[in-house]
Amino acid sequence: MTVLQSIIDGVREDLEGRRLTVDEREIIELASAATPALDAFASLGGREAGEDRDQSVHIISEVKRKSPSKGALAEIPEPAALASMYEAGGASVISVLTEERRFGGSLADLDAVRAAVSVPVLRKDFMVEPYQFFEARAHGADLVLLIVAALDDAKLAEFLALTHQLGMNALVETHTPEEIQRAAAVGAKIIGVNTRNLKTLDVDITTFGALKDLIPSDRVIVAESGVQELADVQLYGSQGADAILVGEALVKSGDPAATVRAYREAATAARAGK
Ligand SMILES: O=C(O)c1ccccc1NCC(=O)[C@H](O)[C@H](O)COP(=O)(O)O
Repeated sequence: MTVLQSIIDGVREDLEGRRLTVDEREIIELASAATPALDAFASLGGREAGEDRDQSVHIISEVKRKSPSKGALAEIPEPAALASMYEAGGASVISVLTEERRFGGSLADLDAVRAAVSVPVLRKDFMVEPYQFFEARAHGADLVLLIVAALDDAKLAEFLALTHQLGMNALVETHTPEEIQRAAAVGAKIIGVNTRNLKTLDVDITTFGALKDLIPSDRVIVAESGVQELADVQLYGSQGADAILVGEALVKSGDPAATVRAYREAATAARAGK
């Protein structure tokens, strides 16, 4: 069994226990009154086709306690405090892992972060059932993650439509040319290339440069994973990332605000060729 499949099996089991805690009709009402999706899209530099792109490279800063590839990464007693530091450093989006078994995250972490920051918040989880999207909205997420490798075309289309219906946007994550083609075909506005291979868990940051040009230029392009140092964000920036998702390097940083700021400035300068 692949790592991805074993994570998804755990997610489904955990979901059974909390399925009845959110009234879906209430969430539909809540979502109809909100317009966070456009804000979240714009804050990542997204533009309608034909308009100029925002030239700055945005940092999506992740609250990540542990991971299947690295085990424990950092004690995070107050995710809200960490998220506030990210925001102070200029993070455009805060990503919060809510998967419990392998990443040590929770919906409580999402609640705490949501209450602490005003920038958009991404619920980072393995989305396999419609209920999770209602749940994400109920807990204040502006964005959710859709992993193309975990979904067939029908589910991808259904979940993207549901995401938009609930007033959210989706970071649609890919690893291969075929997955990028599927993400683009379904109308994903924000497409990420995750440089972590989900079968081996190895990271190869050159994957982003190899695949990035396959993403249509009117989509927001996100480089995900593998940042360890400034040179890595400079590489992603120079290769045209609109946004970069960073987890481990930020939770291990002694000064998360300064690190986010440095990453943002370095990636933006690299993108501009400075
Ligand atoms: O991080 C893992 O080990 C992992 C394993 C299996 C599936 C997903 C995994 N990570 C999720 C992510 O996409 C990362 O948390 C995110 O891109 C940040 O990565 P990093 O900066 O390398 O911590």
